[in-house]
Amino acid sequence: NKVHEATGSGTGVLGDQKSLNTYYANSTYYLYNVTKPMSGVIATYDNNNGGQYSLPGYYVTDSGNTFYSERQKAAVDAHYYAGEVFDYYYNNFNRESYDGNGADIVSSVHFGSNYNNAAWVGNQMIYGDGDGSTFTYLSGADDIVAHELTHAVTDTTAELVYENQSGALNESFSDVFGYFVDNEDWLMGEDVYTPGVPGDALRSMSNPTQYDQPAHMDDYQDLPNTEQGDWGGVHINSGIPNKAAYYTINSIGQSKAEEIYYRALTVYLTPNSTFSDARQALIQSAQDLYGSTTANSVASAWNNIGVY
Ligand SMILES: Cc1cccc(C(=O)O)c1OC(=O)C1CC1
Ligand SMILES: [Zn+2]
Repeated sequence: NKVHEATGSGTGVLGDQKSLNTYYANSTYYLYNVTKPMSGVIATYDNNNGGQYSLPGYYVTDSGNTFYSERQKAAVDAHYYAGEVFDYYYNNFNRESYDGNGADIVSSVHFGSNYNNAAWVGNQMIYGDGDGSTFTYLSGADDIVAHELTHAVTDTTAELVYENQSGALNESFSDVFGYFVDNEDWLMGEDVYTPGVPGDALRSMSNPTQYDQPAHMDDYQDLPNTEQGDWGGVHINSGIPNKAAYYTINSIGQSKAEEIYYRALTVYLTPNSTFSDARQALIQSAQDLYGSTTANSVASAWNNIGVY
């Protein structure tokens, strides 16, 4: 309700200043806000390096509504970018939160110790601090936050099984919506990856091979469906559909591409969809929304990466 809504300010992971939606109660301010009057909240917690706390941890608060400390940086960005991704799905697709039904968006930062990962753990997001050389605080990248929240969208729509081709599609759709939200570049995670090395990234959608991902079906890697095998290479073979997305966005533009990708994810894809099923789902979505010229552009993008 209105009496509690406040606007705080914070310093993000990269030292940037930003305004924050905060909540005033018990004479302090929380990284917490109501997304829509009738529905969910965005709430950000500190998991205290997996110390004595289980998830989500404790609320991030500041009596002055100023979140400037080193420890608060990861929470500032997790909270701010969660709001940015909420707005992206709401404004572009009228989807209220990741489930379309105003689900609470919960994030926990400072998860684990020197944890070089971020993840959607089925009901919330977790962000490690990184070890300081491979990663800095992982919530500092808007494409990572969008990537993680899109896993939640996928889990409440196509439910693409996280292994082999369906798992690589799951990964690719998270990267693609990470691009749509961030769209500064074709790189993933560049803002927080190797803070000591400028210009590199976890993955490149325009040039997957730069980071040892295949960019064509001929180079699909048959890996074991084990943790060691990255569940059949879901973060490796995603380079193939990612390259198709790069061609598609360049040929039809972002505004058509995001509608087509959203329609494919929410209307046509199913848990065991293959790369060829994704090709068909995207062509059909293009045909439904924009007609055969656009559908043909999508078909050529997938021809270029050897998926028919
Ligand atoms: C850093 C990281 C490690 C393990 C899994 C994921 C995962 O969420 O799949 C992960 O996050 C990303 O890939 C984001 C996009 C850069
Ligand atoms: Zn992922």
